[in-house]
Amino acid sequence: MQPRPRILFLDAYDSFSNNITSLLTTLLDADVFVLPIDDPLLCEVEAVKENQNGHHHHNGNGSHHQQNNGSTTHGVITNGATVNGNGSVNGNGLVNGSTNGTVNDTANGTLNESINGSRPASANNSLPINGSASNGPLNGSLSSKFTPSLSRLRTELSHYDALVCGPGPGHPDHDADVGAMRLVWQLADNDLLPVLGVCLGFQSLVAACGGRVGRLRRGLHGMVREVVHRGRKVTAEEGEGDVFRGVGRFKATLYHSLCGDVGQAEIAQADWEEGEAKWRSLGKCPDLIPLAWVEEEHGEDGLGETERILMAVKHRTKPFWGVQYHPESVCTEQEGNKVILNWFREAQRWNEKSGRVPVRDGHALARAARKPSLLSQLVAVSPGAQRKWWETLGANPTLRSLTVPLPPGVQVPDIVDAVEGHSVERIVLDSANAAPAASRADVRGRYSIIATCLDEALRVEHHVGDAYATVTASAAGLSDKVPLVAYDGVWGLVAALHEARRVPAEGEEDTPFIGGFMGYVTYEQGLHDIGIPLEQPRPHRRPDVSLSWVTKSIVVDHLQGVIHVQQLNAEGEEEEMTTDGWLDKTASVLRSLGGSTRSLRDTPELAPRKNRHHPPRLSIQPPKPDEYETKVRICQEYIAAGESYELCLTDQTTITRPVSDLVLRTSSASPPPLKKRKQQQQKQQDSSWTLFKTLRHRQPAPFASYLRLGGATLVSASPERFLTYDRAGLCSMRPMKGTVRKALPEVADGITTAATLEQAERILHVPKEEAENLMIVDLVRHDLHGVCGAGRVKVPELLKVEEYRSVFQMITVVEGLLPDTPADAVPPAAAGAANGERNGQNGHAKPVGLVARYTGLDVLAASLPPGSMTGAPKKRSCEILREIEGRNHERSLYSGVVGYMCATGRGDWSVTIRSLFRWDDELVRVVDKDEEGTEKTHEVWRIGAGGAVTILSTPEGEREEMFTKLSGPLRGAFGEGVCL
Ligand SMILES: C=C(O[C@@H]1C=C(C(=O)O)C=C[C@H]1O)C(=O)O
Ligand SMILES: NC(=O)CC[C@H](N)C(=O)O
Repeated sequence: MQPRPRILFLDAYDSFSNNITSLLTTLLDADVFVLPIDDPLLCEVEAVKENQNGHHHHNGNGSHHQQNNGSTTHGVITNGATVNGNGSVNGNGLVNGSTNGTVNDTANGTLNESINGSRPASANNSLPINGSASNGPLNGSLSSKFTPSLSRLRTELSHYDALVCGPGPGHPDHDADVGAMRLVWQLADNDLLPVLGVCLGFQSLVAACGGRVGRLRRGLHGMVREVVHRGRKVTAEEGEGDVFRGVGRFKATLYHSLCGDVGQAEIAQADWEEGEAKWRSLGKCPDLIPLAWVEEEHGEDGLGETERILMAVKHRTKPFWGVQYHPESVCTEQEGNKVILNWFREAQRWNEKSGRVPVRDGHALARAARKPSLLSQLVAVSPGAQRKWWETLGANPTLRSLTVPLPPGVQVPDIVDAVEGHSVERIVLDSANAAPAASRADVRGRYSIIATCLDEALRVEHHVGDAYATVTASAAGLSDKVPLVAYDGVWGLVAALHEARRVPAEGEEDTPFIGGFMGYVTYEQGLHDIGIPLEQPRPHRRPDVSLSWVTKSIVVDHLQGVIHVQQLNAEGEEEEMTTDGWLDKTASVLRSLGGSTRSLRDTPELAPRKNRHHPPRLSIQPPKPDEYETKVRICQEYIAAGESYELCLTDQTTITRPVSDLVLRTSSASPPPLKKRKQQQQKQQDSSWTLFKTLRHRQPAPFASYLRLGGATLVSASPERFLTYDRAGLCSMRPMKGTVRKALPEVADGITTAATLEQAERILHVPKEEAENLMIVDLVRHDLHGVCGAGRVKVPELLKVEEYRSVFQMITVVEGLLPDTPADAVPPAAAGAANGERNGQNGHAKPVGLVARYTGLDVLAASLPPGSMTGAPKKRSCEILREIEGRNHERSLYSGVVGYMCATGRGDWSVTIRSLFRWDDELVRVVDKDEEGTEKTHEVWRIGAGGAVTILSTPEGEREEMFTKLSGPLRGAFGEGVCL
């Protein structure tokens, strides 16, 4: 029997690589292995030394080598004089900037970063708008010290039947962008093997054969075009090696700014039209035979000139092929798969003819296309070590729950006030738009989840830059720093803690959450996870991951009109539970809520005006419109240079006002005594909790949330689901891209708005918006493929327009099925007594042999930061955005995620957007002009907003979009009267 063919994929840090390996695996029935273009093990020994301990570390993200990114410098373009990180608070008369020494070390540098302070020394002072075609001002170099070794590459290649050189950001003339790819074309005849170059890989082949790689007139990212080829007309004789032979017409997705120039502009128009000339090699590149083109019309009505874009080539004598389009994109038509099949048939034929047999034994460097599971990593590192308190505390829990009716008119905040009135720390995940009147059924949330008794919960916190995580049980007075090496990072620790407390699924549940982790993850944790180092030292000690293992929770089912009160009891804790009585007490408090009209009285809009406090004076610093537009242009310049396909540019607005909440320490705060809390709570007319109640009422969103955890406070009206997964391992992501403001009567400023869903659909179903969305869809497919594996990702819903309170949004649903779905999805244990009380006796025997099991956490850990907030390709785009948004600027909670992972394995996470956040350690001293120069301490709220910039964006349009997104949470929380 023939062994399964093996293909090596050289990964150039694209965000679509896993889609390509999936396509190759399923289509060619081959085993596909992945090696980054700058893998340290491909380097000469000197370079490998830099890789600290020399061990070959895959962070599992498919394309990121954490050790080898020490000198990641990009984009020296910047206009230092006009682009600073943020509007500066100092610019405002009310805020004199005399910041309190201990608290002004903000993460974001807004308060104290000078305009030029954070620019790289090499920054030049002019915009690179007129950068030359290939060697513009962007010398994107991943690692300048990297030297791939031809002999090492040769040895590695000997193991495979064929090689695919992947797409990626940058330019084929930049060594660091193509890494080892560049050496492939120089292989001696004896070492040759069949190669397919895709996009950047294709351009690298063109460049190696004498072609020039210049810029397209306008980049074509996420654009779908007809690929012109000879297909069925090709005769057997002339078509030898023509991988388009027998292929019908098809359209393909393009992702490029650069294009191969083999001299096609010199072909006379008549010869071009006549047809034969475009299939012949040209004097400039005698070795390359063109196989396909895209003919791009420019100018109105197609009357302008046609741009001849080379789409595919084969080498005249060597087994090299290349395609410029992306065969793996969700929008490349199926017919295009035949090209890949043809290529592989040609490849195998070439191997046969030349007697080449891949070496089947020996050690290859590349890894499998799918990353190993978090849990499998654990077992490898800590076999049967001594158990620590945080490993056993609350392990193997048992669920008890009561269900009570949801009294009519009672809202989520009423429940929180009744049950958690005196708690300082809170997590409330609120389907604020659950009422039928608040939204259309397709976007309505069903459940709300409230964490209670957070001081009893086990908490995991991690600050990027630390080699440990802090595990705390504050009520029990326990706290430990857990070194993360043994867990392969914070996600391994979280997976281990979850695994020890896992409750076997009971089949169809009527609650999404019975207890488990709840909390947030910052954008910076995501940057770390994809191998982007943060500037060190960071100016704060705030946690980037803060998750609490919640054992006492309340789930509101808005559809069924019931409330589940649930408690997870640790092994042997049942006795104590009866004395604690939390379950019964809480249920009776909730029952007594019925009949009360408090929620109506508490609704800010209905509260009599005179009873309201005078709103505290706000000082608002929005981004400067012209600076934002400049940043959009810089983004577009990077895109035109081939460095990115789409960049989600964002900025932050700061709002300062007198301190309203009780201030907590940044991490692991133990709440103040109850008496003090009660006093505080009473004073808090304008507390963050009130801001949340106001915002949820004005901007009812399916993923609203309120978090007060450690020193972080988040008030969110997010409409965007990041990731959900069920107990059967079905993962679903819902990237949102394409935004149009709803026409409100008071808005008459000439901005594109839509009043109805139909109008919004017309506005959003245009090439620019669809491309924006499609690019993120392909990126999200890549993230899911990296965990779920080949052939396990689908797109059930593409480019759907949805209606929210103040905007319309275009969304796509991408689904993936986890490998090795839980082996313990066993029949339900005793499923509950009468009267709505369930008492799941899940037993204590943990199934064994599940070490390789994947969970939703694997997907979460592999997919941050959310692709809809970065652009594509993710890593390079994040690096560029850091240059533009400010190297020391942290997006922080904004662009991160908030959500939960239930003890049974189900989870749901939203993207933190349309929200405001505050850190307790960020305070400013302000001179109050009205009160004769008295100094006051103000808290600082931040609202992030932005949007995806593509080559088709306009600076004004992007600026408008950013302000539209900003005004939702700003006015929603602080009042309609707030002006920018
Ligand atoms: C960047 C934001 O939103 C993101 C960008 C969107 C877009 O470009 O259309 C839409 C939703 C979000 O993924 C924001 O709200 O600040
Ligand atoms: N998708 C790609 O490989 C892009 C290649 C190159 N960076 C370009 O923009 O043209």
